[in-house]
Amino acid sequence: MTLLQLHHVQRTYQPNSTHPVQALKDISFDVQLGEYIAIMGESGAGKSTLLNIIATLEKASGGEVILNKQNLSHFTADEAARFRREHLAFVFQHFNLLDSLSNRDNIYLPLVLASQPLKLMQERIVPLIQSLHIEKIIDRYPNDISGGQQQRIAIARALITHPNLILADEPTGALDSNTSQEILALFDHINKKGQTILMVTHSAAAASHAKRTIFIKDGRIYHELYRGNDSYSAYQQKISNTMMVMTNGGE
Ligand SMILES: Nc1ncnc2c1ncn2[C@@H]1O[C@H](COP(=O)(O)OP(=O)(O)OP(=O)(O)O)[C@@H](O)[C@H]1O
Repeated sequence: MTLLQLHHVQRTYQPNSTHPVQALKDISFDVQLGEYIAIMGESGAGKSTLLNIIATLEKASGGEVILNKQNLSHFTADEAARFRREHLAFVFQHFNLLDSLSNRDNIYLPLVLASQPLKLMQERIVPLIQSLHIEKIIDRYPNDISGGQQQRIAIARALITHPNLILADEPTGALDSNTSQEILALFDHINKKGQTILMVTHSAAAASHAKRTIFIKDGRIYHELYRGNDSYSAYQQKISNTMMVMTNGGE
């Protein structure tokens, strides 16, 4: 089943100025339910712009984005905020946890903001505590735990809403390589259980965990790679090679 469709998406910043910036020129792709996709590209290629449009934080200047059968271009700001709360979840490079709340309350927060009952939060957190191995830190505070542990809490906060789609922006960017591997293994695990994930990353090692990598260059799709039956390391090498050719101006 198709979860997300992008048809000829364009985004131009400062369209009426003498120097409009065409951040996205023509992007089309579909995301099936249960897919795990990495978006890669050089700095300035348009990755954040693309993520922000899918996240309903920005509107496309042209084309269509259809998520869960709803056309995001037609939303008012209030409708977009509601849609975000109900359908999307975010995992960021710098975790974005609230230091004044316990880890447990950070995880509850999206359901608190959606006015859900405490009973539902208590029910939903139980399997997350177990599968994310956060038993020992659940009643501590973000400042008292490591970066990898903070990212586990942030992943639990994303999962507790049962989102249609997790949007991850460089989720291992602030972590050392061992901790990154642990977090990537967690993403593998939640994807195997059916969670759809779209992740922007500069890291070929991170992208090698996704089933498909979409490469963006100058606001257009440059190439796509599927992992298929490749090992993580063989696929990582293919991703690095594609990045190298793309960066060196290959067509
Ligand atoms: N608000 C804005 N106003 C004007 N130009 C912008 C704005 N946001 C982004 N751009 C421009 O749009 C282009 C794409 O930027 P974007 O941030 O999407 O790239 P990126 O691939 O995410 O880069 P990075 O990897 O460095 O985060 C760049 O040329 C950038 O300078």
